[in-house]
This record gives sequence, structure tokens and C-alpha cells, in this order.
Amino acid sequence: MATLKLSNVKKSYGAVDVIKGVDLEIEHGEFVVFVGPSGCGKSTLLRMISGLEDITSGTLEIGGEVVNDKPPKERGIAMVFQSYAIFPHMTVRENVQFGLTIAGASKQEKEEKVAEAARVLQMEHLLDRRPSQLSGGQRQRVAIGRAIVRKPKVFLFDEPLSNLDAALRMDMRMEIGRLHDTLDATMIYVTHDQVEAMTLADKIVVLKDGLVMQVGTPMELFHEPANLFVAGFLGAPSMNFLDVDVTERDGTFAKVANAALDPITVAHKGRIDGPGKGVLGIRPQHVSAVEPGSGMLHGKVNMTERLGTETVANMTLQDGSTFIATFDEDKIFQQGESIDLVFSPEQAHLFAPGEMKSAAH
Ligand SMILES: Nc1ncnc2c1ncn2[C@@H]1O[C@H](COP(=O)(O)OP(=O)(O)OP(=O)(O)O)[C@@H](O)[C@H]1O
Repeated sequence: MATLKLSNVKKSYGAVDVIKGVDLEIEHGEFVVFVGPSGCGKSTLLRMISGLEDITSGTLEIGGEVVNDKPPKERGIAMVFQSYAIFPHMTVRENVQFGLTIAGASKQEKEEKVAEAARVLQMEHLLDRRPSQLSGGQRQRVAIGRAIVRKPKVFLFDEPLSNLDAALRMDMRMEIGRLHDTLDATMIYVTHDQVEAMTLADKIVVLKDGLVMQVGTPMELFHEPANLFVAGFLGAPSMNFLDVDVTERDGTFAKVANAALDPITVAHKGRIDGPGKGVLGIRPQHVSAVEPGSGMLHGKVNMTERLGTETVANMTLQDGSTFIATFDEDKIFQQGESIDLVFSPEQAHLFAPGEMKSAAH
């Protein structure tokens, strides 16, 4: 049985529909990450699971029980926010055991649970400090400690690392991954950060405008995006999209070409129903540069960025579109230089035109 099950869950604020019908199952021990552009409803969905927001319609089950009308504290869930929400006048120990104190736990129970949380989070030496004597990462650890002592069935994280600098984010990301393994807990995590999503998740849920676009493992989403939106949203730099003419199509394959692309045959996966227009997606990492005239994709270089371990080239293709390619070696191109690219058609993705593409980032 799934630990958590959402069935046709919707949320409206007055006439505004924010979550438009979400179905999702989360198994015990899974690490699930919600991603999507700003305003797509990630936080709202998380808050509905926690009980901080009402569910307008549909059902939410936790452990097989419908909990739509249960208050947050009876759902067996703990939430960790981006603002740490810890009390400045209390020590770390008092902050961590706060929920237990409220619940009337004994001194011994509090001591045992705080000691365990402090051990898991490696913060035994911080227990007698006040929040003002802690770094941002340490404060976030206190907030997580407060969640751990409640032994929740499910942990919810709403962008917990977004206030931290890049180095600390990486440390805390690894710490949260380790925590997930140590606690064998179910975790749902909202983030803007692709790296967090790709590295932490067992399962990523991509949301757009209050709807689920695709659910899958990070690699399924990266290698088999279900639509143009997911294809453009995951991966950095973003996937390139070429408007192509589909000249032939049979049960499995389609022949495509345009002014910059010599005819190639790619799998259409049922997304194209006949000759006409299509959009071909090619990841920047999936191309190689060859001698001008000997490749299948033709353009000119606008600019290159040499990053040491890789080179990023921005080019204009012969159909007028912009194309980004990354090469995993140091390469030097002159501005205006002709460039030809090759790629493996199995790594290209054909989509129907007209779907909204996600904003590049
Ligand atoms: N109380 C409210 N009343 C009306 N609209 C709201 C309310 N709370 C959120 N919204 C709207 O619901 C939509 C989803 O908001 P939500 O905060 O869930 O998005 P998000 O995906 O978490 O965004 P971000 O990544 O920017 O935090 C937004 O368009 C927002 O303006």
C-alpha cells in the first residue's frame, strides 16, 4: 500500500484554480521531489499534504486512511521550511525538543530523542547554543532536528536550502540525502534547483500550471521526457529545439529535416501523426563538432565559453535558430567560424509542435 495517495486533488482560491487535479502515489521510504516553474503550485500541493491548506476536492490518503479533514498534527507529518522557524530565545536543545514539550513528554523521553537527533545530525556540540550563535546551515539542522524527534511518517521540505550559499547548499544536500538513508523515511521535497532534484530524488514530479507533466526517476525524465515542457525544463543548458519538416512517417519512425539539418530518421513515439511540422529536441551534450561540410547540422559560431573542463558554444544554425552545444574538452572556435555537428538520432526527441515550451534557465 502506498504511504501517501493523492486522487484527483484540486485547490481553488475563489475563482482561481491553482491545483487542477493531481493523482500521485508515494511509497514508504521514497524521496520524491516536486519541481516546476515559479507559481506552478509546488508549495500549495505540499501545504495541502501537511494540512496547512484545505483540499478543495479529491482525496488525500496517508497510510490507507483519508486525512482530508484531519488537522496537521494528527497526520504524522513534519515540515521543514526555507525560513528556519526556530525560536531565537531558546537554546538548540529547547528548540529541538519543543514539540515534545508541548505534547507533555517526560524528561527522559526528551533527553533520549534529542540525543538521537543530535547524533544523526552531528550537532551534539551545539545543543547549548542559541540560534544567534549558529551558521545558516546549523540553524537548518536544528529545524530538521525538530522534525526528526517527532518520528513522522513523512517529512516535507519546502525549499529548505534556498537561503544558504552554494557551498553550504552542497553540504546540506548531501546531509539530507544521508538522513534519508539513515532514517528510512518518506520525504517530499520542493525545490527550484535542478541539481537537488536530480541528485536527491528517487522520483521527480514535474508540475506546470497546477498539473503533473510527468512522474519518473531522474534518468527517465532526462532521457525519456514525455513532452516538450519536461524536455526543456530539465537539463542545463536546456535542450535545443529545432522546427523541422516531417516528410515521411511509418509506424515507428519519421524522416525529418530543415534548412540546417540534413534528412535523418528518428523515432516518433506516437507524438506525430503524419507528415507536417515537428520539433526536434537535441541536448547540448549530445553533439560533436566535425569538419565543416561533413556533419548533419550546419551553422556558425557566435560565441564560445571555455570553462576548463568543457566548452560551451553558442551558434546560429542555417535555419536562423540558436543552438547551444557543450563539448567535454577544451576547444577553440573563432567567432563567425562555420561549424558542423553530428549526433546520434537515437538521442534526439521528436515532439509535436504547438505545445508550450518551458522557459530556458
Ligand atoms: N492564498 C492565496 N490566494 C490566491 N492565490 C494564491 C494563494 N496562495 C498561492 N496562490 C497562487 O497559487 C499559485 C501557486 O502558488 P505556489 O506558491 O504553490 O507556487 P510554487 O510553485 O510553490 O511557486 P514558487 O516556486 O514561486 O514558490 C500561484 O499562482 C499563487 O499566486
